[in-house]
Amino acid sequence: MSRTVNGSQEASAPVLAAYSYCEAVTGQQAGNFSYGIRLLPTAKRRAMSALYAFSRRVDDIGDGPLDAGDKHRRLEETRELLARIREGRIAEDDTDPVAVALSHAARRFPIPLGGLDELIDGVQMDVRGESYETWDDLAVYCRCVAGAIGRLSLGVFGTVPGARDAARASEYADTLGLALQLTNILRDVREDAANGRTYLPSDDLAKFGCADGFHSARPPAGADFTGLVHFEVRRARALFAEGTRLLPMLDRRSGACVAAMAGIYRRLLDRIAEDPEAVLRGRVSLPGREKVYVAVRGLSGLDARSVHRRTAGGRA
Ligand SMILES: CC(C)=CCC/C(C)=C/CC/C(C)=C/COP(=O)(O)OP(=O)(O)O
Repeated sequence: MSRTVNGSQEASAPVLAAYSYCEAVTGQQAGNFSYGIRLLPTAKRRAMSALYAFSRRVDDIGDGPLDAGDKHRRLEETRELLARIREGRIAEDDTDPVAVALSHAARRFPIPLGGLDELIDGVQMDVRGESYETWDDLAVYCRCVAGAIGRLSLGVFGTVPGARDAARASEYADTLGLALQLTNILRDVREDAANGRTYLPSDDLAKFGCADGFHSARPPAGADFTGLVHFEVRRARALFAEGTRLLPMLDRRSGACVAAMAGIYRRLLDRIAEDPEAVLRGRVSLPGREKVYVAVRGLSGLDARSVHRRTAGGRA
């Protein structure tokens, strides 16, 4: 008889193999977040990789080639798998390595797995092609697809004993997710438009003469595209400043992980602010060496508090 995954024991060979699979997925696909995840000690790194691999699967269903009906079916199947994980009904020798790894991680760390239901809700909003009139509307979507990932990750990180303001840690993790997602939306404006998607609030688009969307490498005629981008960059920076209040509550390596994720995305935001039209020409990204620099800096010199001060105080 096969045993179900038990997080309190030393990981068995099938569980270790499942984690290796998730770490490979993270290394290959998490172009930005893998730099932070690599800074964690083994157990947390494995748990974050399991979370990443599960989230990647959900995201890939939403972005993939299936028609909307099939996407909804696959997402509901994934929701059922999540329920089995939550109920401890995954065998160690299950053929799905992501389920095995996430089951183990969820037994070892207090991960609020309902956040993955929220992620599925968010991807279903995508599949339905929802658009957002106001920032408050868009924030609901961002909370599902990114705030929830912040709250799930916090379950892995934990907070240090006696951390000031720890009751708000989950709120800050959620806000940091929003900051990352809004940055992501700005970066991907052109690619999303090519796929018929606009995430930015229609109220904001109208205010800056961009209501017709972004269909070429140049801003729409008569639009204040730079004004729009700067407006959203200011919003994202305020979210980073609020969300990075989480950093002083984390242990050194968890703090370094979050500082790397936030630092890399903050720099992306700076690039976008310097040249708003770049997002219409292609995908703005940082060179690998710059991401390594941001990650190592978080781990070595700067303590979490000073990273927060720098983030809150202006450009890194
Ligand atoms: C507290 C804490 C840890 C917060 C972090 C929350 C977090 C990691 C949110 C992810 C949201 C996001 C922008 C995903 C983009 O993935 P993508 O695959 O499009 O990213 P990429 O293209 O930039 O690699």
